[in-house]
Amino acid sequence: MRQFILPIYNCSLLIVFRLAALRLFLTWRVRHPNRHAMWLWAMSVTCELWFALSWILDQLYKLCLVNRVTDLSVLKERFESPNLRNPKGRSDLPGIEVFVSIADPEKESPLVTSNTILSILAVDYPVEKLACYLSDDGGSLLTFEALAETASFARTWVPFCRKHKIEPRNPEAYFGRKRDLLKNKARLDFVRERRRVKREYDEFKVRINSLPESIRRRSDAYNANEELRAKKKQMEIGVGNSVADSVKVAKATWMFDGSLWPGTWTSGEVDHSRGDHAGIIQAMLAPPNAEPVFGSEADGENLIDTTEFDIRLSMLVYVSREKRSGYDQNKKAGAMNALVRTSAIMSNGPFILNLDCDHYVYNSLALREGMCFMLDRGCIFRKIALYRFSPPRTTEHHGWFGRKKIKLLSRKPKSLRRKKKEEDDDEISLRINDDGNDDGDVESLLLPRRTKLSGEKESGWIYGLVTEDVVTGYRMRNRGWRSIYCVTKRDAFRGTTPINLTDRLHQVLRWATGSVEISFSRNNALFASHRMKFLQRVAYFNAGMYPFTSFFLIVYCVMPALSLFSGQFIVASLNVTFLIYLLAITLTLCMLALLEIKWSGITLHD
Ligand SMILES: O=c1ccn([C@@H]2O[C@H](COP(=O)(O)OP(=O)(O)O[C@H]3O[C@H](CO)[C@@H](O)[C@H](O)[C@H]3O)[C@@H](O)[C@H]2O)c(=O)[nH]1
Ligand SMILES: [Mn+2]
Repeated sequence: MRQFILPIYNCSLLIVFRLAALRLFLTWRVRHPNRHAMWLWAMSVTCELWFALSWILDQLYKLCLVNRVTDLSVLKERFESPNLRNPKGRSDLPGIEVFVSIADPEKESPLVTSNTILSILAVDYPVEKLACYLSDDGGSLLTFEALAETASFARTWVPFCRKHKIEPRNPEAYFGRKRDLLKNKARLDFVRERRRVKREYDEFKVRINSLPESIRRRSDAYNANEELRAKKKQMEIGVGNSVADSVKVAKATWMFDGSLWPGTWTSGEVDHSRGDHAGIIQAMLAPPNAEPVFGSEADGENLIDTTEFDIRLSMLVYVSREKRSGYDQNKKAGAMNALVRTSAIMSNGPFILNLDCDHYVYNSLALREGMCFMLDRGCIFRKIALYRFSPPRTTEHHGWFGRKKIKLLSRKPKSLRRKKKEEDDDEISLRINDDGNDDGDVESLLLPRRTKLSGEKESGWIYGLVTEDVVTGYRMRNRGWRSIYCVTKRDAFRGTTPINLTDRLHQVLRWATGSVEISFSRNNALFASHRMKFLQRVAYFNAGMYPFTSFFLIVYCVMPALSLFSGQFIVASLNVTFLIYLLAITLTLCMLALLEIKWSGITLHD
């Protein structure tokens, strides 16, 4: 893993220049009050000082950027090539569990979720080391049956991806691409097999889209049947009594095999409503064999020839946690913690990757890239992360900038002391955050399994705050876990975000609420532990403070109107120095924005 500083000197230079200009501007503003309208002057200067502060908080961490590059061949060599200890060259990579959450199949379409699941199952990682869990907070039969359909389509889709190495492995995104599909394709059978798989995918789509209707029809038929039976029974008991019309049968939701669905029913009966139903766990795909299983030639059942390709699929599990009215469900955090406990029994992998149902894997090598950081320095060491909460360390950093180092040898329990060397590694937690085609909504967390077994309070996702992901990440870092921002050449993940105004405003409001909650709680970065680095604190402080800027913005925007009515202005007279400073800070801001756009690699086309 090589590290180098990004060539963004231009950017830094400009930041420093703007900092100087800003200083001049503000000193001038403070020194030259408008004596005719002190109130206006004081208001505007306060706002300007706040804007300056928030801008500085926004820039500070950009002065110290690190870019990291991974080398997947080294990972392969170290963990997947035959050696004395591992003559067969079986993969020694650690297990990863992928958690996907869905809450409402009406808002979050089952087709999108299916595509997400397919992109996960087709990821380039040892099949037996990957397990995928879908948490359904809606407890809906629609999601359940869509997942069953997905598992069956995966038998065609995943071998196709493996054989032809296609990207991205989300069928909707793949078939929707307009680029040359034959680029880099060497196999002769590609076009034929692609056509077949495409047709199969279209049929799959139709099946998924018709599920709501077929579930409704099926349930209606079963319910009518039940009603008839109940009527008959009543007739037999009370002969001659014509109360048959009053027989009431609950409008149940029925599964494919004619049994009652334990989750929520459309009628919302007691024990079958959204916040009140039994827990459901169903393995849709069983855990695979340890050895590769090769497929067969193409025939009526088999769409593509897989004689030389592994056709195993990773484990896929549907989970809908039990819910009872009167208990706080804790939204996504609760769902994730239920998955942590479920997966601990079913696959117990040491790493977790969390995606929302509308995020998907865009780069099939993303998990391997992540592992490069997790397993760096030849050290697979996560058992400690499993049973203890704080990361193992040999040194503690103190002081505002974390420069003071203090050796910590005597603090460890005896049994661990022998492993001191391995414990040097504290790079266990990783956050992959990759903005695909949206503006930063895709946030995925690859984190070491934290355990309920350890008996510690507050393990798992943190409850009680709206933006549980931010708090959970903060708490981990606060305990000293280090994180790495992993940017892959090809976006690791992509996703969708609401684009209609109301949904988007709701989302932004929710995030802002979460930030305010954080800044008024003990999670405020001002109270961070000494294990948090200085710039990290600044970044978290900034994340908590940004919603307050809106207040100052409103005040500042109302000011021209105030000037108009009162005939006063924020400065006594339009002085040349003032205008020059103003011009300088405005121009540098625009130039910085341009530089950042260029640096982020977004083109006008995007
Ligand atoms: O009771 C619930 C509510 C939501 N979710 C799931 O949580 C995820 C995120 O919820 P959503 O309402 O879509 O929020 P977004 O603003 O789109 O999500 C961003 O912001 C959230 C925090 O506010 C984070 O949890 C997400 O990871 C992050 O992508 C979705 O997959 C939901 O299905 C549940 O599982 N149970
Ligand atoms: Mn979402």
